[in-house]
Amino acid sequence: MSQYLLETNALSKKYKDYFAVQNVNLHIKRGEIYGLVGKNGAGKTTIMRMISGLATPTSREISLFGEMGSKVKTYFSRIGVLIEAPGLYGDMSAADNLTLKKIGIGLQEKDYIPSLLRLVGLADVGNKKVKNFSLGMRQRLGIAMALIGEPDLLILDEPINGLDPEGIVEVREILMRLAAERNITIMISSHLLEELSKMATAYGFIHKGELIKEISHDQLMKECKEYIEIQFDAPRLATPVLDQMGITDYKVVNQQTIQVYEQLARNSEINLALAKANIGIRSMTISRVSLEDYFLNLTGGETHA
Ligand SMILES: Nc1ncnc2c1ncn2[C@@H]1O[C@H](COP(=O)(O)OP(=O)(O)OP(=O)(O)O)[C@@H](O)[C@H]1O
Repeated sequence: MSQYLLETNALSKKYKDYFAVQNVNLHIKRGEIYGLVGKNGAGKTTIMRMISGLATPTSREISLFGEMGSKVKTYFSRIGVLIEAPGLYGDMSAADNLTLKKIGIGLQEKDYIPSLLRLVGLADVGNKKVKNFSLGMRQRLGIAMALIGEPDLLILDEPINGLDPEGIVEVREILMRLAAERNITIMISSHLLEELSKMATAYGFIHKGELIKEISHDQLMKECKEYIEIQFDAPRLATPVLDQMGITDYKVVNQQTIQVYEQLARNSEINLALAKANIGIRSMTISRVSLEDYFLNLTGGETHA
């Protein structure tokens, strides 16, 4: 059996002569919270719609739950989807919206709706009409709607977009609980990498319809680690000094700057060794690659898809 719950091979979607998604190869393991990261228009929604069976790929190979080809369709029922605005009836309560969907898919269990409402923090809303809900409440109800039928894979398109910090924390806690306690695999899109990084276990970076990088959370954190930045008049003279100290993981960034990525605790020693070699230092600071900078670097500095 494949180690991946969801895999795509050369997934593409063409609109007229334009590829909204091109040759995307995603690999999502069971139990992961997979962040699909990209600016507006990058192609995230289109990818999610194709995986959920809501849009037809121009070309594709999607493997779901280890199955490929025509069998994949039978697995769409194991996916819970929240893409764009959840289809909610504003004049009805949260419980009635959920009940309607539950009946629609033929579920019988009692107590199902109250436990879902508890799960998403809406146990106390009573008969309040959904049209009077805050955006955060609607999103949480949207997640509860997507959970009806007990899916193994939850696909959520920008569920934290537009939420206030408290709303973001609430959604994050629900999703982390779902992954940890129910082993639900979650694919979540966002352009807010910093926020995603508080819950995701892996990421796919989408830019102009292409997957430009897939990376685990641990690896991302390693790549965004701290480094020493040293500003000199002549950094080339400094590299033999670093080499002599056994420091090899560094980069000459430009005419004035070297970044050292290892042995940060030896910063004063580095300072001393450079001074002894008569190399003038303008400044020496410890910095960290921000997630935003990491993302910008990947996309070549473009802030838009
Ligand atoms: N039905 C369609 N017909 C033509 N072009 C489309 C259609 N749907 C999406 N696109 C285009 O495909 C590209 C990717 O759109 P998509 O909605 O997937 O991006 P996104 O990353 O989800 O962005 P956003 O966060 O803004 O929704 C965009 O340029 C969009 O204009």
